[in-house]
Amino acid sequence: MDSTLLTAFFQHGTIRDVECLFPDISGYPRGKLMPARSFAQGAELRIAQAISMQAITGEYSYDPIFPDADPDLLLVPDYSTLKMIPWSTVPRAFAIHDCVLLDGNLCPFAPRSILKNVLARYQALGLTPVVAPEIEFYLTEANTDPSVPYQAPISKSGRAENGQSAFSMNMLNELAPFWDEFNAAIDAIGIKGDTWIHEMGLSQYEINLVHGDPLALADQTFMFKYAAKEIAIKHGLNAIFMAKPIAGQPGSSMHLHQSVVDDKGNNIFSHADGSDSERFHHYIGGLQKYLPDLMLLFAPNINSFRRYISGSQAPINLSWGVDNRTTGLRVPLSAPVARRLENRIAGADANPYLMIAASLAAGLAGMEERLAPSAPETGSAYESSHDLAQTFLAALTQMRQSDSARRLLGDDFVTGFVSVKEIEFQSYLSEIGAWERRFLGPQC
Ligand SMILES: NC(=O)CC[C@H](N)C(=O)O
Repeated sequence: MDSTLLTAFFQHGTIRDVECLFPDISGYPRGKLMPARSFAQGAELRIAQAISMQAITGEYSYDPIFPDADPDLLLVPDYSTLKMIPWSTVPRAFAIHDCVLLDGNLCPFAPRSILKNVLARYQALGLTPVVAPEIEFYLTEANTDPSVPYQAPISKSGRAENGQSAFSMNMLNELAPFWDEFNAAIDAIGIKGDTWIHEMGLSQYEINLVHGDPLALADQTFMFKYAAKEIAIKHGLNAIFMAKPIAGQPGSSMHLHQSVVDDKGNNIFSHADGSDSERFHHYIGGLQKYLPDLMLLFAPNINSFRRYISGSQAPINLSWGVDNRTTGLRVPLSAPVARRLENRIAGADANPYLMIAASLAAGLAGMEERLAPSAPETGSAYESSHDLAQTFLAALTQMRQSDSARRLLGDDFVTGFVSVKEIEFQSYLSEIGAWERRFLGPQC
């Protein structure tokens, strides 16, 4: 954005300040609040440590990514993301920033850098990936006591939500004041929602985003989660993107539809007659080969692994099939121009930048190495293998030892990411939970 446009933006209304945001390693928004006049003048913005902050509190742990000197990073705005914040009660804007080292290179640990690096590899080959995430989440009653399970909201109508409300319009309408504000907000900040539905769980919802550029879609998903959490609080609700927030209810996923077009805009996954291209099958072969080493980017929390239950619509393996929702990798029925793969592995808790980068990097490696996929699954894939990592620790160990993960996403990044995850795991082990008190306490 040139300075005239920037000045024009800040002449609109009386903008007091700007949230200078970047996604941390978990995909949570961090940043600094800057006076609008400084932002408009392009003032330099520095920050320390925050990329690798763990999503935990407790004892101070020294920064695992920059252990030596805790150096400064620059936050450099991507002006194309600059918008007003609709949910703010004061006139406030936001912009998403890149994290840049003082030597001018993109920070190798920052999620936005990781995705940009993968996209540059496609670009060098004259290829452009196209993605569309589907985001599931729960709305619950506000809950301040972590020992109490989440409850579905009590709506003003008195209609209790019970049983299976998948696709129910009545239940979708139930929390209309939240949806009205939320939908207006996401329209205003350029998040392009396609369809909304009520999902299977009690007060579980799903939105499909309109397909497009992977960085733009990662930015939209990042802001979608931020907006949902902020606006839910205003309505006395919690928006929860955990992969399995409520025992006995379905988990929440972040399926990713993906295709690749060449420099003429043709979808390279399909021949003109509608048959699959060889490259499409190599792409699937790449996901099957490399996703196990990258599993932690699709399932980044201990909780994520509770979602992968046989028969639950969540996958348990990396089989693929046409129009088969029991597989981890589904090929939706489509016209040739829309031939795509739906990667169903990620939970809603995944960092969208890292999950999209990992999926695209694995597919590209498959095309480059001409990898062959398994035979497509025609029946229930729950009857075949159970080869996704079943625990956080298994996925962590596999990623830590993986040369492929380091080759696809960067050595420094993988070392930093697993270090953060190790700290989170130690924090988890340090807490004694309700299960232990319930089952071990009485007799043990
Ligand atoms: N729409 C669906 O296919 C449901 C997905 C399911 N909620 C999951 O966690 O994977």
